[in-house]
Amino acid sequence: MKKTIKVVAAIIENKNNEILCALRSPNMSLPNLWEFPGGKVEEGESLFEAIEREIQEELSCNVKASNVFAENTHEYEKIIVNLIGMKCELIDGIPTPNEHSKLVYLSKESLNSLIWAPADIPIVEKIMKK
Ligand SMILES: Nc1nc2c([nH]c(=O)n2[C@H]2C[C@H](O)[C@@H](COP(=O)(O)OP(=O)(O)OP(=O)(O)O)O2)c(=O)[nH]1
Repeated sequence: MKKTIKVVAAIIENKNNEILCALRSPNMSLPNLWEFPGGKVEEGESLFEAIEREIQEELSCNVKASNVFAENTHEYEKIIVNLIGMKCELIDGIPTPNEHSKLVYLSKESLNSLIWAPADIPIVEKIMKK
C-alpha cells in the first residue's frame, strides 16, 4: 500500500498581490518543479504550527497562517500526497531559499506560466480564479 503524507504549503501574497512560488532543486524529490514552500506535518502538530515551522526552516522568515485555502490529494508513483494550501502572511524577515533553487513572486494570472508539481495544479487554478 502506498503511504499517504499530509503536506502543508504556504500561499504568501505580497503588497502587489503577487504569490510566492518556489522551484524545487534538482536534488529534491519532484526535481525542478514549482511548488508552494512547506513540507510534511509532524505528529502532534497542527496545520498552523507545521506551516509556520516549515517556512522558518526553509525560508528563514516568519509567517502567520490565517486559514486553509484549498486542499488536494494526488497519487504519485510512490506516495500519495494530501496537500493543504494555507494562506499565510509574512510577519518578519525576507524569504530566502535555503533548499529551493529559486523563489519568485508572480501575479496570479501568470501562475500557469510555471511547471507545477502535479498536486499543486488544482490549488493554482483556484488562486487564478480569485
Ligand atoms: N512543500 C511542498 N511539497 C509539495 C508540494 N506539492 C507536492 O506535491 N509536494 C510534495 C513533495 C514531497 O513529496 C512532499 C513534501 O515533503 P517535503 O517538503 O518534506 O519534501 P522532501 O523533498 O523533503 O520530501 P522527501 O524527499 O523527504 O520525501 O510533498 C508543495 O506545493 N509544497
